[in-house]
Amino acid sequence: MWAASQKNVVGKGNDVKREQCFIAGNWVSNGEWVSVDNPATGAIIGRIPSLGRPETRKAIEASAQAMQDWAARPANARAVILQRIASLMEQRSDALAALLTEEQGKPLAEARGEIAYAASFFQWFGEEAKRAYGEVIPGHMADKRLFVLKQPVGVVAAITPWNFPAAMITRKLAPALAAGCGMVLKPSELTPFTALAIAGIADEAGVPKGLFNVVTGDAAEIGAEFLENPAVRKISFTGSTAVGRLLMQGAASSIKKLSLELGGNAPFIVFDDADLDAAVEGAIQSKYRNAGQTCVCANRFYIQSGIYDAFVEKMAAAVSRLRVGNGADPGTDIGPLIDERAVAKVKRHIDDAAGKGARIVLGGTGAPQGPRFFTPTLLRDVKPGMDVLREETFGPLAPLVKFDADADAIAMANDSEFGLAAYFYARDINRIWRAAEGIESGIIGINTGLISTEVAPFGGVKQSGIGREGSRHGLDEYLELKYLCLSVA
Ligand SMILES: NC(=O)c1ccc[n+]([C@@H]2O[C@H](COP(=O)([O-])OP(=O)(O)OC[C@H]3O[C@@H](n4cnc5c(N)ncnc54)[C@H](O)[C@@H]3O)[C@@H](O)[C@H]2O)c1
Ligand SMILES: O=C[C@H](O)CS(=O)(=O)O
Repeated sequence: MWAASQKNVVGKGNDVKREQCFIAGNWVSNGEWVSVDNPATGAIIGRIPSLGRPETRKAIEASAQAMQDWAARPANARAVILQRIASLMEQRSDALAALLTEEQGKPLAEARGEIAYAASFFQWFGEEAKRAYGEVIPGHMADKRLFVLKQPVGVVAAITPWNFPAAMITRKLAPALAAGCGMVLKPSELTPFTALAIAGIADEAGVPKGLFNVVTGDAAEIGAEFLENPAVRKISFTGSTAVGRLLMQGAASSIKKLSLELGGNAPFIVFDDADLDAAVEGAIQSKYRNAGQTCVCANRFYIQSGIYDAFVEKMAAAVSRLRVGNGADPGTDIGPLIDERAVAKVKRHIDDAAGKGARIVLGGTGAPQGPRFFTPTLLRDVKPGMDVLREETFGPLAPLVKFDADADAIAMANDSEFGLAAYFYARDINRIWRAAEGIESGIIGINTGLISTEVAPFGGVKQSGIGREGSRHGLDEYLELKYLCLSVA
């Protein structure tokens, strides 16, 4: 069925790239391959095995077996290994970042930032593992003693997206291991090498063989095994709402637990008492990070009428300074989009808005660096009814809407089936509280465009997902509560 080999590191300079899957502690392939390309150049940079249900089943069995020992270890013993993973990631940050940029396209500086962010989850949950406290509850009867234990949920099947090839994995793997769980991961077929590199580091750090597995291949086939295999107790998914909905439907047949980190459509509101320069800085940071390909990117901007023209002018000046290029080149701010389909969606949103009366202030076209590059674009006079306000663009496009009354902005912000992140800039404390309490979102950046950290709960409401990742809440996603009612004579 496959060939197991201990050494499969390929490529010069990237001493972390592996082209085989990690199953039951072995590096394996089956002779069927899927190519992976560099989004900046289109060049093939490697290949990964195209595995299916039999190999996925083998991985699940191995994880269930290894979990028996892992869950029985004291939390501080698990913590030592998690901290070691973090250290190894930090030591290999340059190689990991180069690999991440090669397969995903983001600027190297952002890739280094993602590796540090990804490693931070192992540091954080290594500590949280030791604080998974249970409870002793005063008995409801004289002869009863009541206790609550926290125990690992079981083998977790994880499925992750391409836009953060490291952090979206470790935001699941770290708490799962901290809780005592095993995991089988299917990374995105577009950015598999970072996942395989993390598997190699986890193995080197001492994660028991078979506990953590990485399978690549047909997503629907691997996903079907995840959903139908009774040994899988939880599905942890990060990706589009459409796929999340499919997995939720599939999980229903055996009531598998779910964590869903799904799509976003973040509003970015600038009230007329805001610090305009700070608001523009935050807008650039939130909108154009990863070329606009993050789930928490500002997707639509609502600017109060009294400052609208001034904001447009300042924003245009800032956007004009963004440099498009290969993420591996120093000085690049905006790398390529992941594929041509992503470019087509950005163009569709621009054409739809312009066709309905919006004006292109800056950009609006592809970039000369290649078919997947797009110029950072700014639209003004955007109105409700344009696709760019309803759909997640996932590209370097900022549409600016004018509003008059505060309540209008909050109503427009909430007019979406999504509710992951939102942002607003204001200085009046009453206005801040009204907006913070009124906006339907799991995360709100107030006078900042950057909100992500391992210490805070990350997740959305409405169709942006279920559950939270990071923070002390992130560990609970991988723990079950067991209530003990002890009768004493
Ligand atoms: N909320 C968050 O934390 C968060 C973080 C990152 C990305 N996202 C969202 O992810 C999306 C972009 O990522 P993407 O394009 O990789 O999303 P996607 O849903 O297309 O793919 C995500 C993962 O699901 C897999 N997949 C696809 N179809 C499947 C199926 N039928 N069964 C099992 N697995 C399947 C893919 O192979 C990939 O590994 C955006 O909507 C973005 O907002 C959300
Ligand atoms: O794309 C979604 C990620 O969760 C963004 S972040 O790295 O957490 O900000």
